[in-house]
Amino acid sequence: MQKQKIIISQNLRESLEQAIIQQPHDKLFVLTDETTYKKCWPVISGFPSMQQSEHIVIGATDEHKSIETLISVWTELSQKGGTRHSLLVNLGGGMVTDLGGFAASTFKRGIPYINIPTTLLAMVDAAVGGKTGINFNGLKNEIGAFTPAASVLLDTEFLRTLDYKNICSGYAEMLKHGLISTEKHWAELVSFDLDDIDYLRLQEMVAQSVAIKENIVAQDPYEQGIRKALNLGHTAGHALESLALAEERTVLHGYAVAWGLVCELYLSCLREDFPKDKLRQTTDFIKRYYGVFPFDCKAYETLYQFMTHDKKNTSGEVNFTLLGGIGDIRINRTAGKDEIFNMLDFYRETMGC
Ligand SMILES: NC(=O)c1ccc[n+]([C@@H]2O[C@H](COP(=O)([O-])OP(=O)(O)OC[C@H]3O[C@@H](n4cnc5c(N)ncnc54)[C@H](O)[C@@H]3O)[C@@H](O)[C@H]2O)c1
Ligand SMILES: O=C(O)C(=O)C[C@@H](O)[C@H](O)[C@H](O)COP(=O)(O)O
Ligand SMILES: [Zn+2]
Repeated sequence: MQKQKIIISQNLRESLEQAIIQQPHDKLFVLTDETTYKKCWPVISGFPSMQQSEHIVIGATDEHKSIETLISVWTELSQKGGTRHSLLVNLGGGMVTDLGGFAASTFKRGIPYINIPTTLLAMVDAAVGGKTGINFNGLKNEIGAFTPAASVLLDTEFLRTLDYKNICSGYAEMLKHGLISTEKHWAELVSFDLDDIDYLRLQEMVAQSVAIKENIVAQDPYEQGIRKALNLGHTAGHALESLALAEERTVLHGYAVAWGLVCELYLSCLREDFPKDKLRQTTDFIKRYYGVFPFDCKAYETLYQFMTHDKKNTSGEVNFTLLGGIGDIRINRTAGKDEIFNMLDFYRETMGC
């Protein structure tokens, strides 16, 4: 996979102009959702390179990360004169960078794209690493491709307009990065006060967090091995997110990941001797800031069925990434239905639902 340039920008105008010059193109498209069109497009609309750009605006939030939206983006690219030499700039959160990245990677068999992530989650995770795609058939990211952005430009100034819930959502992926890296980074993350955010410190932690992801992606861009570490919390988390989507209960991706971490750290204790005190500390943090996603035991079978679609699975076994300790990554751990049901019991008892 071609290496992605990740630029932590001090001057977005300069960084973007530079990134665009490096991608010769005949036509420039900018993809936003309805919210980032209002809140983020004004930040870059005055830049010289943006003056001749064509706009594509899609609906906001994850229910729009769909085949219907993808078709609408392909249609606009085609009708507005897009060619194989066009360039797409994705300006938005993970929904825009995932769908826009996939639209770019498929339009006329692939055009280059640049990501400008505007949510915390997209800055530390979604915009980086080349996983693109859409939700399909009620399943998260069921259709997609590994196609890296030509450049990813990070500017934490965009966080000024982001609401608290979306800050917490992105922070959950940072917590995941802490769990798979070092005890020092994890300890810092679980002692951070999300009720009174120190934005300077958060900015420093964003750089640390994205570096953790970058390092893993560089070793294994196509998720044949160690990249599965980045999926910690997601076997259970995606199942909870799919259940929420099916029941029209709005759940942000990072919240589902946080609850998924509670489940999978429990399995880690049981199977890999992950320390109980660290399970408790992480769970306390998650309970405090993410609350609970309630479900009863009647939902277990549905959640299990969602897990059988996890992209890490082979031969019909549900695949988890577990931990033997902070930073001690154990990939390709499978669990049977009984263990998964016990894990869901643990979640409900611990979270109080
Ligand atoms: N490709 C990957 O590696 C990867 C990694 C993690 C998550 N994801 C995917 O990312 C998606 C979630 O991304 P997300 O959490 O960024 O959600 P999102 O893109 O839906 O954005 C959340 C909300 O914030 C709004 N918003 C965005 N930037 C804003 C800003 N600066 N100010 C005000 N509002 C703003 C959006 O319009 C939206 O309403 C999920 O689909 C998830 O599956 C992908
Ligand atoms: O980059 C990765 O690899 C990840 O797994 C990061 C996850 O946070 C992200 O949610 C990703 O989209 C999940 O991928 P999937 O392959 O499980 O759909
Ligand atoms: Zn994720």
